[in-house]
Amino acid sequence: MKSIVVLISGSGSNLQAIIDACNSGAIPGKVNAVIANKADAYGLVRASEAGISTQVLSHKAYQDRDSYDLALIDAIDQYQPDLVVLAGFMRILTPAFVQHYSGRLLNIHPSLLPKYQGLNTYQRAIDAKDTEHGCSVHFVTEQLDGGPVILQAKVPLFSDDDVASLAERVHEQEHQIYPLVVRWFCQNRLQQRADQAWLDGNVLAANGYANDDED
Ligand SMILES: Nc1nc2c(c(=O)[nH]1)N[C@@H](CN(C=O)c1ccc(C(=O)N[C@@H](CCC(=O)O)C(=O)O)cc1)CN2
Ligand SMILES: NCC(=O)N[C@@H]1O[C@H](COP(=O)([O-])[O-])[C@@H](O)[C@H]1O
Repeated sequence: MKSIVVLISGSGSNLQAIIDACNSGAIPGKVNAVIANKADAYGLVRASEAGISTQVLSHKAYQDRDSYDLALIDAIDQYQPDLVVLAGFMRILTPAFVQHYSGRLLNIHPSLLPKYQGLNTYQRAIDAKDTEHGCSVHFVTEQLDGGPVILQAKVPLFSDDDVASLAERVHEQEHQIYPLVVRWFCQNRLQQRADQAWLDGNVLAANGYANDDED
């Protein structure tokens, strides 16, 4: 049973999807802690209701990014994680943090990377009059949103979309692919499945993701 720590800053709908997948047995792992940098993150409520330990570590209480990240490492390592999951965690992490969790630090980003790294991806895609958008699960590296992509999901972008309608469509796919990638990691199949997903075209159908064959 792998130990998972999830970092959040907001609603926690991806956290909820991962909790649910752990509770159903789809993920052979357990979320042992949820840590937020914002006290009002609703994901803390989700975690508490699921009986999961929570902690708020505000970046505002630290003079600089380095000292915050060292405190964050101390908080996380109490739980001896096999995997650290960023689920809407809105802080840029230092090289020291990224190196400490190298190979076991994931993020989900609301675009088809490498398009639209950074923030405000929905509005940028709408402004560009793109016809498709999506989300990407990737390893976290020092390069912001530049880490190796593991799995993506694509959705159509309609001319009458606004940020809310596009975000809703992308979130549906996020809640599919993030638990799937976490499952692969916990099954020690991440590289094999990621390679296969890439061979299968990596970017998945707009109406869902390829079936994850049982072992
Ligand atoms: N070193 C890395 N850190 C983080 C990565 C990464 O790939 N490498 N991914 C991000 C997640 N992310 C987009 O997916 C992202 C999060 C936050 C920001 C950002 O500009 N944050 C500002 C504060 C913004 C705010 O508080 O609302 C900041 O940290 O100053 C950009 C992209 C997680 N970290
Ligand atoms: N750049 C990072 C970023 O924008 N991440 C995005 O934050 C949202 C968190 O939602 P949630 O709190 O409901 O899981 C998700 O849509 C995720 O892609």
